[in-house]
Amino acid sequence: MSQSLLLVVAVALVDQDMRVLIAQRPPGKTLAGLWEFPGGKVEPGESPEAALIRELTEELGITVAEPCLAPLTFASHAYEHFHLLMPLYICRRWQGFVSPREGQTLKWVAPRALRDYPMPPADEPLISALLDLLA
Ligand SMILES: Nc1nc2c([nH]c(=O)n2[C@H]2C[C@H](O)[C@@H](COP(=O)(O)OP(=O)(O)OP(=O)(O)O)O2)c(=O)[nH]1
Repeated sequence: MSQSLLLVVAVALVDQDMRVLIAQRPPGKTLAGLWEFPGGKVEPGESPEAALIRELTEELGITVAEPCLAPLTFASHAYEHFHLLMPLYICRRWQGFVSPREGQTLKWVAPRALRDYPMPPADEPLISALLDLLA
């Protein structure tokens, strides 16, 4: 069966202690309670980088310059109603202080501890790439 492709962009924000930021999906949303990388859907006409920069301002109140977004890996996962294609960027520099702008719970986590936080099934292979890079 063919499924529509959903393009979502996400980022591993890495702080000076090499910890990665994850956010807990709020109640009422799909995959509620699971931890995810900040990001969201790419809107029509938007580049992936512009979408991510927009989402980071909306969700976390930070400003990211496009050259500070480096492609790391991607997820390709068949959910029940769509196929998710999600590039994961890595970013170590931003302006402003990370704060939860949309009521979500945020956590800075050491890469080795990421597997202690339940994430959407699409994210599982991404953790290995992060561990290879950071751990
Ligand atoms: N931001 C983000 N989304 C993820 C990750 N893993 C994963 O499967 N997703 C999925 C969940 C959503 O279906 C979609 C992101 O949609 P979104 O966050 O922009 O929008 P939303 O919560 O309103 O989505 P929805 O309730 O309409 O499904 O990508 C991840 O690590 N980060």
